[in-house]
Amino acid sequence: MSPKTLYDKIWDAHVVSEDADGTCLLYIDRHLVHEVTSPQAFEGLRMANRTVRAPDKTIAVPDHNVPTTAGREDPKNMTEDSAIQVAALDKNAKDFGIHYYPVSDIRQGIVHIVGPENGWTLPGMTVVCGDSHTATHGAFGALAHGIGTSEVEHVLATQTLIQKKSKNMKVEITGKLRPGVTAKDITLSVIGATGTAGGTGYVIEYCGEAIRDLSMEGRMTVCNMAIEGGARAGLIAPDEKTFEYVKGRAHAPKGAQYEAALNWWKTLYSDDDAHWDKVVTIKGEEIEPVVTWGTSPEDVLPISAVVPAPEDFKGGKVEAAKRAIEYMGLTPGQKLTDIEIDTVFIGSCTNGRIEDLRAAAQIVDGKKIKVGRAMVVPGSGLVRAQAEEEGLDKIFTDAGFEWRLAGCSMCLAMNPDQLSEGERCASTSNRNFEGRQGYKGRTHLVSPAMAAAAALTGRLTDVREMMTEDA
Ligand SMILES: CC(C)[C@H](C(=O)O)[C@@H](O)C(=O)O
Ligand code: SF4
Repeated sequence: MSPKTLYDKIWDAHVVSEDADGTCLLYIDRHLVHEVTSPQAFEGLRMANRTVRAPDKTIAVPDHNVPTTAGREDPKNMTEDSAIQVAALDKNAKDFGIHYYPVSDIRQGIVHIVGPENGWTLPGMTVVCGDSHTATHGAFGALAHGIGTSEVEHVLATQTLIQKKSKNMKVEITGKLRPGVTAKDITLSVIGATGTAGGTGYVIEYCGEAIRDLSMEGRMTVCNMAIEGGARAGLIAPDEKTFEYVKGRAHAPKGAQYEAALNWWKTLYSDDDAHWDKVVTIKGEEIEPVVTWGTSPEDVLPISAVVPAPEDFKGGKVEAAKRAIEYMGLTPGQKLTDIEIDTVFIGSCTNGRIEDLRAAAQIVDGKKIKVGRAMVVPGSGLVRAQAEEEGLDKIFTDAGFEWRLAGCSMCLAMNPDQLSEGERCASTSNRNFEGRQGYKGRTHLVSPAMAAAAALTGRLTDVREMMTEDA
């Protein structure tokens, strides 16, 4: 047998049929659904008098539109558009008999946090969702990617997807990370090195010692942003940490079924002499805590750097940098640590998991915020409950943070949590596009620890300074 990558193995295990031109029909193991990209798909099923082919493999949860404050069950606390989308999901979930976590359910949260947490996401699976950050689930060694609304309808109706295979790309992070450097810094640094189009046409497998050393939470953070680097999906080979994380979760296999699954999961790695179409290697020791200065996730620099000048770039990027610097209200040459912050947002499917909240709480503990507003939005009701059990909510509220209910929140301006014009935010989310967090809002992407540090000083801050202070 010829050697295969992890991607090749999962792909081959799911091909139902293949056309002469390489177009394949892939079997889909899990279909995750949220309120934004599913209404028309369900409507399509109704019009064609179809049912959902595999309701047991279809899991829905509202996340993008829901407010994160008390009383959110009341549609009057949402815009009309949001209320319509959430009500449609309520009805569709009921009518079509799929798994559903409404806002009143403690398991509700951001779809990419809910899937793994409840054991829906397992190694070797194909996982799709009408959402670009579906790549998150790749952290389990699952082939997971976003699909469009017409594909959502196709998967609902048939439990299959029409796909052409991507190329194989390996991103290796060698060695150990330095203190204060996190999964978020890895994933942003990779995009900084490859650009937002560097992964176009590829499925990325992240590997190397620094990736192995990450927790499952950290691995999800890395894979979450594969899409921002242009890749179709991001993957990490499953190992003992993965199996341990999955074991005992509500919908994970149990007993003899778990053992049987485990035997297969253990075969899910790239063979030594597998073929890679592209390889990128980054030294883990050289990664620094980073921050974005511009309006694309590739506009990333170590926190010790200064705002670049447009002339530092080449080609089309010169104009783009000029515009980004203007939009962000910055001056070339200004130290990144001199940029004053109005708001801090800790949350999203990139960094809204328990470990992220712990990392932020550790920095915040016993101190007070210096920014106008700061909020922590747990990625799910279960993350929130766990954090409360550990007393993290108290650390945050004592410091002046707001402690919210689960949802996408300020990651994108689709719900009441938004930046106002010119407001500058240190955010643990994954996109810093113009207007992403609110009209004319300004976003600096950072890790949870860096976000916490910025909240305490009122400016972008090198978290390592605070760590030495504490030591
Ligand atoms: C609303 C949804 C379709 C969108 C996505 O696909 O990613 C959102 O989750 C985002 O992060 O921009
Ligand atoms: S948290 Fe942000 S990135 Fe994640 S699904 Fe929601 S809007 Fe998209």
